Amino acid sequence: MTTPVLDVRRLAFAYPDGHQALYGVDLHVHQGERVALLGPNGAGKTTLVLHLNGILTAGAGTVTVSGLPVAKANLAQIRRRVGVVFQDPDDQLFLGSVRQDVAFGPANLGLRGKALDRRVMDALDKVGMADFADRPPHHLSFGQRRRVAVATVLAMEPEILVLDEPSSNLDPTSRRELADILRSLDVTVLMVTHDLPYALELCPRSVVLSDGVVVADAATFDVLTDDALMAAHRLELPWGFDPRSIDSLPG
Ligand SMILES: Nc1ncnc2c1ncn2[C@@H]1O[C@H](COP(=O)(O)OP(=O)(O)OP(=O)(O)O)[C@@H](O)[C@H]1O
Repeated sequence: MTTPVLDVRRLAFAYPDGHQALYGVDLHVHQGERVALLGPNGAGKTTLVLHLNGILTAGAGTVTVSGLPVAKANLAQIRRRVGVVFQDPDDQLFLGSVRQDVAFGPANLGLRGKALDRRVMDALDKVGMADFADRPPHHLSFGQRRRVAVATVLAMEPEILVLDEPSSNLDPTSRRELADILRSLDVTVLMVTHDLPYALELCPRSVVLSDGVVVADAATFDVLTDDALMAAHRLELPWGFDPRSIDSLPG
């Protein structure tokens, strides 16, 4: 098999106060996969994500991205390869216009002029926000800001797109539109979510983290229909939602 885009091996991590958040986590994601990372509050999902682009450094174990270890010496390259979209878009939007925010990353890589403009407009097109390029981000709705935050990351042409709770605080239409956008992207995706129908709709595979340990790694449908697993790890489907009633699942 090919080298995974993301290869996490025996990753363990304790916060400085001694709280052990991850105990020997293994996670392998191959090119083109869309994988949901599920688990109850406090499971360690964010802690794991913060290791993927080197915001946190592994206590033990390794994280590699397309063969390159996440380590201080490689951080610039790692951050080009791993694009993280945080839950709050305002963590990623801080300039005067949408265009400037999306240009910020690629301009730091040295892109200028027409190549930079093209990169920015391509990324905005992908998220359906090209018409908003000259608007100040703080004049946009939350859902629009989330799309622009995705564009800021896509503009870096990452090898893996990591999304933390992408559907949170979106109205049903924006939630569906973002799902359509994510499905249309030709990029490997790891998505942290509590929105289990969203995971089912978008990700053929799910990994369940609970108390810092991977307790399941299987087809999303199989995870969501495993009542014992779901109950043991405080995962609950919305009332009335039955995965078996969905006609077509992502392949
Ligand atoms: N800075 C910190 N210092 C000490 N412990 C922390 C810190 N941040 C998180 N933790 C603890 O680490 C564990 C994992 O937290 P983490 O935020 O990774 O969980 P999560 O799965 O992302 O949860 P949620 O679904 O609520 O976002 C929790 O027990 C949490 O209390």
